[in-house]
Amino acid sequence: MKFLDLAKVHIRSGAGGNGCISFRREKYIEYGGPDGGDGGRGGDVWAEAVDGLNTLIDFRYQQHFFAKNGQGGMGQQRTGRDGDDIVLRVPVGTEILDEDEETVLADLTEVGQRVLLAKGGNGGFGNLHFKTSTNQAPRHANPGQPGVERTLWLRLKLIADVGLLGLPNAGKSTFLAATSNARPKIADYPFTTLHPNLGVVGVDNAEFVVADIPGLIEGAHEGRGIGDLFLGHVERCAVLLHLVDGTANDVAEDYRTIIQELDAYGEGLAEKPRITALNKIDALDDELREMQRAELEAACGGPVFLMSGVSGEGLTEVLRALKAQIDADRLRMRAAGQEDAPWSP
Ligand SMILES: Nc1nc2c(ncn2[C@@H]2O[C@H](COP(=O)(O)OP(=O)(O)OP(=O)(O)O)[C@@H](O)[C@H]2O)c(=O)[nH]1
Ligand SMILES: [Mg+2]
Repeated sequence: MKFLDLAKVHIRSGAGGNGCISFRREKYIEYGGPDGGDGGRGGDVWAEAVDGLNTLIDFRYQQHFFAKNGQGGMGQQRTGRDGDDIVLRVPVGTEILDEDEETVLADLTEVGQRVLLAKGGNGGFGNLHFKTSTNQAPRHANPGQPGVERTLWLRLKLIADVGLLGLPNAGKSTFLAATSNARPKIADYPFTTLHPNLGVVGVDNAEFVVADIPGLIEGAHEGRGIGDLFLGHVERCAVLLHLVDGTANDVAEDYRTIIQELDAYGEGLAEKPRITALNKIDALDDELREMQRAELEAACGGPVFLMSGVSGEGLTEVLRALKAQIDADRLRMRAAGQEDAPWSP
């Protein structure tokens, strides 16, 4: 599933330091020559693709990146210090767009790839540089070059690792909100979610991307409801998480409704690794939990996780199971000699 993550940044490279006008002054030396040093170079602004990031969320919190100016030159032939460079660390797969949001300036597709966004200004020459046979005491130095200021867009195409499935109101968005940085809309009516949401979930020091899509209903593949519009998005996920509302009257029936839709949709979706969880167990007593679990396990022919997006119970176990599937999928891709990276620019 591809998502666009977009961030606007304002960057400015550092100005070069001014050259210095100065003359040597020492005891017993009359007319010491010019000794004004050059200004330091202003810092550059770079972007670099790094491993382990998969959103541009950090750029929501910080949009301004100004590199330091170079220091001015000094007397005694001392050059000013260069301004430090700034590096924007972005996920692999990030494109850099011009202010018009259309022109692609760079596409960072590999870890470690770097691109210069704004070059720092050169430092100005100190008066030492202007000494000639006819002008032994130049009273002039260059100013530093100004920095470059520009507005750019960062655009990332993401592919989700996990796709959420379930009937409307099964608690998909609640799960996403409870486990990730995403803040989807949640409400007790069906089709609250009208477009896919994306969240980055962390467990055991690993991160993966979960996609919350609108709920599926019976006949979705024929165009009923809205969920089927989005099934295409989960085709490329490594694993699906099917949430079944534990407070429903017939969990087996609810389960089968979704599976039938997957079958009808085709595209290998029904064969995709899938984890099934009985949700909303905070609303069930022990006896009911076991009853619903038994019914659901009978329907899906395998183990079922018990969880609650509201109380948080059982969430870690579900996340670990998802992570195991994602890891297995990555290994499988590697073994098949396919592109391991899920990025497709
Ligand atoms: N008791 C309980 N209620 C829950 C739980 N998870 C979700 N709910 C409630 O169920 C309702 C639907 O939750 P959502 O997260 O919006 O469900 P959804 O699957 O995203 O629904 P759609 O976007 O309409 O497909 C809300 O009123 C939630 O508060 C849970 O674990 N326990
Ligand atoms: Mg929802």
